[in-house]
Amino acid sequence: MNAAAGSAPTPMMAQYIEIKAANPDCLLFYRMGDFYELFFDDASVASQALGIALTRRGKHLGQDIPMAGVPVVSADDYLQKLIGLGHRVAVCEQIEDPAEARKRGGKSVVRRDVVRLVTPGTITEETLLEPGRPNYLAALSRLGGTGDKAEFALAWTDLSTGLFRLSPTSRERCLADILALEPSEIVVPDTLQADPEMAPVFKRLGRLATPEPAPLFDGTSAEERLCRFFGVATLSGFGDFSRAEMSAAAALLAYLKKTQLAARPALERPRRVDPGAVMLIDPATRASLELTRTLSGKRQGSLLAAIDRTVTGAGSRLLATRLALPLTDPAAIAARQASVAFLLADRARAHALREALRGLPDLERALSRLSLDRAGPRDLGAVRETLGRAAAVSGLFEGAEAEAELAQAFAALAALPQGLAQRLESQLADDLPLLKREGGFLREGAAAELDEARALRDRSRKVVADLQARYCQETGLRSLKIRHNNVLGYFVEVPEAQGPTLLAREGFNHRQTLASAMRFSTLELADLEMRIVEAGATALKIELEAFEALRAAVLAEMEALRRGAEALAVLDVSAALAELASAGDWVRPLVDDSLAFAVECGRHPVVEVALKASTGEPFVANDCDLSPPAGEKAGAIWLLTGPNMGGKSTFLRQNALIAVLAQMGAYVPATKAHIGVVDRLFSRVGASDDLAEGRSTFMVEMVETAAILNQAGPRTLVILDEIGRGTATYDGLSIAFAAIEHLHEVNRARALFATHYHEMTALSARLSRLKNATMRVKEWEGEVLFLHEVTAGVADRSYGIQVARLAGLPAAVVARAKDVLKQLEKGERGERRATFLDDLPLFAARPAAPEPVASPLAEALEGIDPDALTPREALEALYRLKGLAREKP
Ligand SMILES: Nc1ncnc2c1ncn2[C@@H]1O[C@H](COP(=O)(O)OP(=O)(O)OP(=O)(O)O)[C@@H](O)[C@H]1O
Repeated sequence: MNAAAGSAPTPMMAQYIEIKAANPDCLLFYRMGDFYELFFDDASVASQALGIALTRRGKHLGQDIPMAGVPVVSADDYLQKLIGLGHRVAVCEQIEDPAEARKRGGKSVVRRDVVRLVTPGTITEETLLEPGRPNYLAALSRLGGTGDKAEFALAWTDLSTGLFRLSPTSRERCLADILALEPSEIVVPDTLQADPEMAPVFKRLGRLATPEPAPLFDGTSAEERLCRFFGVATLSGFGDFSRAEMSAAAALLAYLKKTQLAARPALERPRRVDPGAVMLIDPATRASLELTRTLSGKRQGSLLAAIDRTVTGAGSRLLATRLALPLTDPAAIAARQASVAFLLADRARAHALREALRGLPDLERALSRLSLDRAGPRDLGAVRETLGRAAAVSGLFEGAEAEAELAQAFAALAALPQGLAQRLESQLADDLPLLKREGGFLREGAAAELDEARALRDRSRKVVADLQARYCQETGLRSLKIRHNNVLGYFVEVPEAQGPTLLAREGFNHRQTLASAMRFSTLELADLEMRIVEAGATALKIELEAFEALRAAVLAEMEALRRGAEALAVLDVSAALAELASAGDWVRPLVDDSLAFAVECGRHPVVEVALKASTGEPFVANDCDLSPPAGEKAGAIWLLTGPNMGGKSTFLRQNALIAVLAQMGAYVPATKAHIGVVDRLFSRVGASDDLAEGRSTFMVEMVETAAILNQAGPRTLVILDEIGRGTATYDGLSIAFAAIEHLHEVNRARALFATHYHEMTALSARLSRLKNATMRVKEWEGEVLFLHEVTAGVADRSYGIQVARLAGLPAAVVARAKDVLKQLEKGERGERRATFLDDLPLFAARPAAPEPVASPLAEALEGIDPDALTPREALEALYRLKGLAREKP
C-alpha cells in the first residue's frame, strides 16, 4: 500500500492510514458499525485467506480502494483462521460514541484506536484456543554477546491461564528446549535473529519467531521492570534468577503490554524450571517418537492421543505438558506415581471423581479472561460451577489419607473460597448469556432495584398488549398490530387498505407507507417507549455494576482459585492415568538412580491399540534388558537383527516410550519395569527426510547420528534404527560398525541398535556389554511367518524378498531377485563374513596410525609399467628393485 502519498485523503481514510502506519506488520481490523473492514493490501490478503468477497469502497489517489469486511459478531471465527495461517491482527475499535463525533461537526470521524493486537501467542478466547493444548508465548534472550560467554534463557507464559515459567538454556540446546514447549509464538531480539550463528535455529522456528527490538531484552533494567509488574520491591521472594532469565521474562512482559495495550494480564509469579530436572529430548527424537503429534503433525496417532483419558481441558493440558517434559528426579516421579496408585487402589472413588470432573468448565482460562476484562457472564458461571464441583470432590475424599501430591491438591480444594460460590449462586441466573452487554444474567431476587426495573419493563409489555387490544376495538380494525423496530421504536401497523381509516383519526400520526402496510405513531406509544427504554437501561446498569462487583470479588481470590484449578487438573490427570493403567493392565515402574533398564513383557502403547482396532490380533509382548551386565559399570547395548516387517522398529520405539511414560510419572505397558533415570533420550528411527532444507536423507541421518555420538552419556538411552542404510553397503556397514563401537566404548550409553548388517553381530565377541537379539520368524511351506518375538541370538536372513512379494512386486521381479540373491550369496557372502572383521582395526576410537612414509622401493615400483617392458628390461628392473630392498628406508 502506498496510500499516504499524493492528494489529501478523506478524513476517515486519513485516520485509517495513520493507524495502519503504526501497525505495519498486522492486518488491521478497522471497526465500522457492525463490521470490521480491511482496506488496500490487507483486504486482498484477507479475502484470499478467508474466502470472503473483495469489493471496493471509494477512491484514493484516483484509484479504487480494495475492501473486505467481516461482521463483528462472527469476527472470532475469522480471527481464528487468520491466526492459524500465521497472520497477526490489530483490532481497531471506535473509542467514542458516534454522537460525540457528530457534535464536533459534520466532517468529524469517530475516534478509533487499536485496542489489541491478536497474535498466535496472545489469544484468550475459548473459540480461538484448543481446550487440551497450552498456548505458550515464549521469549528467548541472549546476554553477554556472542561466543562462549553468551548466556541464554527462555521465559514462557500461557496468557490464557496465567502460567509463567523461566529457565536457563544454551546455544546448543535452545532449539530442543523451545520445541519441547511447542510455543505458538516466540519473541526474540532482532539482533539475535540476524546473527548467522543462530541461523539453523531460526530456520527451524520459521514463522514462530517474532523479532522485537533488542532494548526490550535489556538486561540491566529487566529486574526493575519485573518488580514493577508484580508490584514487589525485589524478586528474591520468587527465586534466584539469572540476568538472562530476567531479560527473557521482562521482554515477555513488554511484548504482552504491546499486544494487550490497556489490559494487564494476571500472571502468576515466575517459576523456574531447572533444565536438569527434565529429560532432554532433542527435536528429531521428539518428532520421530511422535510424542504429542505424529510426523504429519496430527494429534491423532500420537502417544498423547493414545494415553489421554482426561475429562477436562486443564487436565488434558497438564497431561500434554507432563508428557513433553518427563522428569529426572526419582522422588518427584514417585510422588506422581503415588497419586495414580492411590486412585487405582480405590476404583469406585476414582470413578466418582471422574464423573464429578467430566465437562468441568475451564476455570484457568475463565480467570484469565476475567483479569483481562474480556470476560462474559459464563466466565463467572465457570467460577461458580468449579467451586461447586470442587466441594463435591472434597466431600468424596473426606478422611482419605493421601500422599504428597494429592494431599496438597485436597488442601488446595479445601482452601477454596466457598463464600464466593454462595455469592455467585445467589446472584447469577441458571442459564447465562455469552455476552454481558445485553444483561439478563442476574437471577431474580439478586437485587431489589433490578427486580423493580424488570417488573416495570415486563408490565410495560403487558401495557402494549392491552393498548393493541384497545386500538383494535376503538378503530374496528382487527388486523391492527403494535410492532417495534430500532428505527421507529413502537408503532401501529395496519394493512395498506386500512391506512385511510387511521389517517382520518385523531392521535394517529402517519410515519411510513410500505408496499403492503402503513405505520403510525401515537403519544401513548411514545410515552410507553420511553418508560420501557428507561427501565431497560436501569436494569442493564444494575446488571453491569453487579458484574463488575462479582468480577472484583473473583479477582480478589485469584491465588486460591488458581491453586484450586491446578489441584483439579492434577486429580484429573492422576485419575486418567489410573484409568489407563487399569484398562490396559499397565504397571508402576520402579524408577531410581541406577543404570537399570529392565522391562518385562513390554508393549507399544499406540501399535497395540491400533492392532486391536484393525486386525484384532494381539500384540506380542517383549522383554528388554539394558541394565549393566554382572560385573559391569555401564549399561548394555542390544544389537537387534531380524527380517523386514519383523517388528524391530516397533520394539525400539516401545522401549523409548516406556522410558518417557515412566519418567512422566505414569504407569507403563509391561508386567514389570525397572528404569534407572534416563537424562537424555535419542532416537533415530525411520527416515525423517529434510529435503526441503536441502539435506539428503543420508545427510540427515548422519547429522542426527553425529549429534548422538557427540552428546550421549552413561545415563542416556539411545535408540538407533538401521544406521548407514542410506549409502553403499560397505560405507554403511563401516559407519554402523564404528558408531556402535563408539557408543560402547566412549558414550557408554544404554542403547538399542537395529540393523540388517548381519556381519555386525560378530561384534558381541569383542564388546563385553553388547548382546545380540533377533526377531523370530517361522518359515512354513515357503511362507514367512513373523512372530514379533524378540529372543537372544542372530538372524541369518532378512527375508527382504519375501516381504517384497507380500508387498505385490511383480512375480517375475521376485523370481529374478531370488536368482540374483543366490548368486551373490554363493560368490561373496561366505568370504565376506569370514574376513570382514579380521580386516578391521578393533576400535575407531583408537589413536590414528601415523601417516605412512613414502619408501623408495614403492616409488620405483610405481614407476614400472610391466606391459611396456621387454623381457630383458623386466629382468633389469627386478635386479634394481632387489637392490633397493636391501637399502635401509
Ligand atoms: N510385538 C508385536 N506384536 C504384534 N505385531 C507387531 C509387533 N511388532 C510389530 N508388529 C507389526 O509388524 C509391523 C512391522 O513392524 P516394524 O515396522 O516394527 O518392523 P521392522 O522390523 O522395523 O521392519 P523393517 O525392517 O522393514 O523396517 C507393524 O506395523 C505391526 O503391525
